[in-house]
Amino acid sequence: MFAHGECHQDLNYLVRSGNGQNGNSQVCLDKVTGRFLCTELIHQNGLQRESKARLTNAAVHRTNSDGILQLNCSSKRQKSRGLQGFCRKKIPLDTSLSTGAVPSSPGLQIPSNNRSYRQCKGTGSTHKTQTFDWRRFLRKSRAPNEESNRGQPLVSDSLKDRNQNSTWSPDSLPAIKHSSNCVRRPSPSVKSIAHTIMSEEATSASDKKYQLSQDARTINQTQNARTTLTPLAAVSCKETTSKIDSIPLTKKVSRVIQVDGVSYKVTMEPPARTSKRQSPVIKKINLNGTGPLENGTLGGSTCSRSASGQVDRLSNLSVSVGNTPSLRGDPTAWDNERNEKSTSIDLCANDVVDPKLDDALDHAALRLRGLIGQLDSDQACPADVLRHNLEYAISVLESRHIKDVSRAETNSFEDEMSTHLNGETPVPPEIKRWLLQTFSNSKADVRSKRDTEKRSLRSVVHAVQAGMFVERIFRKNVESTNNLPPVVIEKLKLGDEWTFDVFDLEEVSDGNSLKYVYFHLLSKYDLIRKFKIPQKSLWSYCHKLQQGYRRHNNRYHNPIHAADVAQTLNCMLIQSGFVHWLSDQEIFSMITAAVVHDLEHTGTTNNFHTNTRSNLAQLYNDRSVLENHHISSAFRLMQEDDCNIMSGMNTDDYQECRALMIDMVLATDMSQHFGQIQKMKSALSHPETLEKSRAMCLMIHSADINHPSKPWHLHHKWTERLVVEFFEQGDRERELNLPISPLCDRHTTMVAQSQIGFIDYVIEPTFNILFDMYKNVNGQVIHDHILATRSGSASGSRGQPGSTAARSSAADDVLKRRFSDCSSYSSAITNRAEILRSTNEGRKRCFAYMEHNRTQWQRKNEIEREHNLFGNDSFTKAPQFTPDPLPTFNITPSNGTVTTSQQPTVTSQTTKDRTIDSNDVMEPT
Ligand SMILES: Nc1ncnc2c1ncn2[C@@H]1O[C@@H]2COP(=O)(O)O[C@H]2[C@H]1O
Ligand SMILES: [Zn+2]
Repeated sequence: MFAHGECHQDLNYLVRSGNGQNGNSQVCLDKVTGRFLCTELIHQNGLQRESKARLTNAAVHRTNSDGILQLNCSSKRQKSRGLQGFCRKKIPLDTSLSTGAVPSSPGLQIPSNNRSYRQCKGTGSTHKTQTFDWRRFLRKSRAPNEESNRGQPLVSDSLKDRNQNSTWSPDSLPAIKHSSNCVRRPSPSVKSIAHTIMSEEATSASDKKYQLSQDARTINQTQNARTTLTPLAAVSCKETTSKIDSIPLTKKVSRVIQVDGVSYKVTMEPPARTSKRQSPVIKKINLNGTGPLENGTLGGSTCSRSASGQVDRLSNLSVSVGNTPSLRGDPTAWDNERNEKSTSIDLCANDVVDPKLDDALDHAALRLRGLIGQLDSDQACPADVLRHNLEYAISVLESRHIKDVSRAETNSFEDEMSTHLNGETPVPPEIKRWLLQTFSNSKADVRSKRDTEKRSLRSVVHAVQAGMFVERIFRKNVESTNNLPPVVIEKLKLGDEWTFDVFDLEEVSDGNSLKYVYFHLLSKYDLIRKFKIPQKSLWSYCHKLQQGYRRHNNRYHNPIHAADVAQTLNCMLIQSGFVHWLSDQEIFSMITAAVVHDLEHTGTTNNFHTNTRSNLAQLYNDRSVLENHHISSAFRLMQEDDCNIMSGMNTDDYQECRALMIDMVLATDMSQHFGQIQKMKSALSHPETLEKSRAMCLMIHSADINHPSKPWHLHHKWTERLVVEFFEQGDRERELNLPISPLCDRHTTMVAQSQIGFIDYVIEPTFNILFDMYKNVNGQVIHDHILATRSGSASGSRGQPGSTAARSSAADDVLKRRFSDCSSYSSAITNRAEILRSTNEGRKRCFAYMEHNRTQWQRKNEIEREHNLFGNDSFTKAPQFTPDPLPTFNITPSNGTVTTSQQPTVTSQTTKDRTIDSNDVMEPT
């Protein structure tokens, strides 16, 4: 509706207009409320009645340079707010016409019988739009000699004096005195100007959820202030204030504005900082400009709500101390702003911020505040809205938690470690230095993360569902295994055992333990057939791998270690039940990574490479130098003649396997150890976020440091080999005048003590988290698997449909069917009860050996101290040391409990020795 103006003689009616349709509506200014009203005669049911509507969306604006006034009732919210604000100043209509029409002239008085006014009315009658010519009116109403005073400062002396050095608050602003020759000149006080600005500011501020400080603004009248009145003042005032409004108030700002033709300098200063908890004093501004300013306290929002829920901006306007930037330092004001924001949030809206984004926390907080707001105001909140918002908040908090933990984990864990090492039983300085230097790394994690690898464990369950793993594992490859020497085949029959002796295999196989273990595992999992691995290439590759491992004649990092890691990894796969859900590509990658993980090891540490600035350190920029070299060598080797064991793979499989292998080998860098453990810990608190590759990396890392959890004779042998290698490095460091690395000085190293530290701080935490992961993953995977297979299998089950027993046996049937064609592994774990039992047993066994080894080292430590033995002497010159007998394990079939006892004989129990009741079904956790 566009109401064009016609001045009415009666000042109650500012404009009379037609609405363009029936011409019987009027726009008037209500005397009492000071609001524009639209009155309209309506014909309804044969009766005629007057309808009054408040023109909340009316706005005054000028359309041309002649100052023609029009009343625009179109619904431009911005304008309507401005208008509404000014209308509500309630300046008596019989003395003032300006209230609604010219906001910036609050004191402009136009007597209803004013002759100039009468002369001006209807001047626009020839125009299409009837107008009231304000310019003409104002010119005519000006005193004859006033024109000559234009540009002269008419501010009173006292005001001038005050303005020169001081800033004022609006409540203390005196009225501007006008020169006596200003006949009928309204006397716009600085106070009223301040109110005008502030009301406008406050109105727009509330739109922007932005509170302006009363203290933040003071108004100075400038020296050259002009008192000339022009109707353009409104425009200039509005423009200026809106500019001010958009300026973030971080520092003092000044603007010159024109109000009623008077230039004012508006100075806005951020409030002086108060102590955080102190509630700043605020002023309530009475917008009719007549009442005194009241003190109030910050806490009420800028806009109060009326009973109808409509924002009643002006009835209780508070201008608070603070502004957007300073809100940060003022919790109360900040709360206010948030409260205000939360009232405007649509709790039903589905367009929420992605929980993973940084803004999500704020968004969730606002929604929760919105909910509280609804509760406070006794508004009914539908259950689904409540649920929707609470669930959103949960997801935001969860993803924030994961993010925070993963951000802080490495450093915090290293700090924690450091504190731990300084704790009650202080670790000897050299051991501490070694642990921190070798097993932690403050450098950035160089592992790149591809999205494609971030497959959650759940996706594996889905893959199981899709039948991807059926007929894969334990397929007998008669042709392949026939190629192995019988003595080797015999030894490899114990290849699933934790107590497997790889040194034995090395001996019986003429130094080919690595080759045979690798071949055996590939054929066992039917991967040679599956990935079309050319047999010739495989043998050739294995041969070259062994050569590569022997290049530096290392006592520890040689092919036997690689064979040991691969065989241990196989135990882990079986024992944990992970074979059930890893894909062919993943199993191939794990076994191959284990086999190549220390290829061409130089017998020295990464620190040694960095300190000697070796070629490898240059090549790999000091980052996981050896590990990069191992994996790089492994792939380079495949490019040699007849060595490409991956030539039969399709591109996707090749790329997936390569990526996994790179990740796993790089994860064997011990400087990643603490970070890796901590990441797994946090991942386990949200199993659905656990990446499969992370689980695989932890397994291979654990396998790499497995020997302290193996029987003493194996662990002792490995340790002896390792310290020999360490001491050789120490000798080289001595020659090169380099600081001797921890544990590498044959003259000072306390071997037994170092091993106790290694078990306490590295091995035990690692295996704890490893078994936690097994349990966690198994529980999850098996549970999901049962759910996935329930519908399909339960119907064919003989049990009560839907009963727990029926569902469980149905799920077990599915697992068994998967292995029905496996030949050699009759003892393979084929039901979830066995998996859980096997994991439980594995844990007990591992920790029993660990504990046993610790005790042996403690005993040795005493001997070393007594005889002052250091370095290799611990092995060579120690008086006869008779180790305690190994623990043996009694397995109770009913609940899978493993008890340990010290027996004089060493017993190696195999899974085949166990009596497992396959009907002993445990409910998944
Ligand atoms: N018993 C042990 N004592 C000290 N360090 C060990 C022990 N066992 C393994 N390590 C270290 O752990 C590392 C794991 O990766 P590497 O096999 O490359 O090299 C290994 C050794 O440096
Ligand atoms: Zn290794």
